Amino acid sequence: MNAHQPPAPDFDTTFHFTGEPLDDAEALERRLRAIGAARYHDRHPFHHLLHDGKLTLGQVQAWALNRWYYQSSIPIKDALVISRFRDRALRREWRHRIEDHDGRDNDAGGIDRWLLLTTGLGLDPDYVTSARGVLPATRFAVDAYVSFVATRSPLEAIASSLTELFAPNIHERRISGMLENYDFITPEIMTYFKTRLGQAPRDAGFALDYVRTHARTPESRALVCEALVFKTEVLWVQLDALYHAYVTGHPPPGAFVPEDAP
Ligand SMILES: O=C(O)c1cc(C(=O)O)c2c(n1)C(=O)C(=O)c1cc(C(=O)O)[nH]c1-2
Repeated sequence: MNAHQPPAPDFDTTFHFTGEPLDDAEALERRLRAIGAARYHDRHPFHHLLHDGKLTLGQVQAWALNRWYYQSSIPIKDALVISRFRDRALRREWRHRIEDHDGRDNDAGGIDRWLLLTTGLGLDPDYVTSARGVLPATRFAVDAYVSFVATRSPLEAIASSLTELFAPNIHERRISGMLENYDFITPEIMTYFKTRLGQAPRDAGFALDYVRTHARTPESRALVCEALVFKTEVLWVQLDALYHAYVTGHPPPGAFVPEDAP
């Protein structure tokens, strides 16, 4: 066992979803989809406020600023995923994810598109990329995701990306809801999400096929489910922290304070 690996929980946190044994790939996929339906961050109250136009500009800035830390960590996470595989074909397949975010010759990449969003919202790009104003909980959660893929099995590393199965729906909802409900949102600054609508299904489809094929026992299928649960928690706690800091109104010391804060 890797020295950095936390002890496994002594209960199956996903079993209660269906109670169905994880005997084959079909049962695994059913369980994964049940986990997404119950735990994905589209259900979080902060997202409901965001998409329904209930936040101030400052609260939307806080969301985008914190999400930058997630976005900018994804290529680091994916470089670690690649480093877990001796299989060249897997590495070839996975590496476009890094370029999707970092960019390639003729494409600025997702991180630049995210900065288009934060700049369009009025944030200074130097402040955003310094990550100085990011909430401690954002940092802890995102860093835990990066550490998870480095220290768990390669199968679990791939499985932890499976939240992307559920991302296109929330991206659609976000694009239409935010454009409709905020006068400071323009189609141009939402380009990041439009691009992801094409990228996420391909990535999620590959990861789903991978776990369906390579998790060959009920025990390894359970580990795949646990990895997805872990990842839903990584996403959820970031929104809990945003809610506490910027909706309830208790930003921790050093965190971003919007100009329109009461
Ligand atoms: O806006 C969202 O709700 C959302 C969620 C997720 C996700 O489910 O992890 C990702 C993204 N966006 C995203 O843009 C993205 O590039 C991405 C990469 C990954 C991953 O785990 O490798 N998740 C996500």
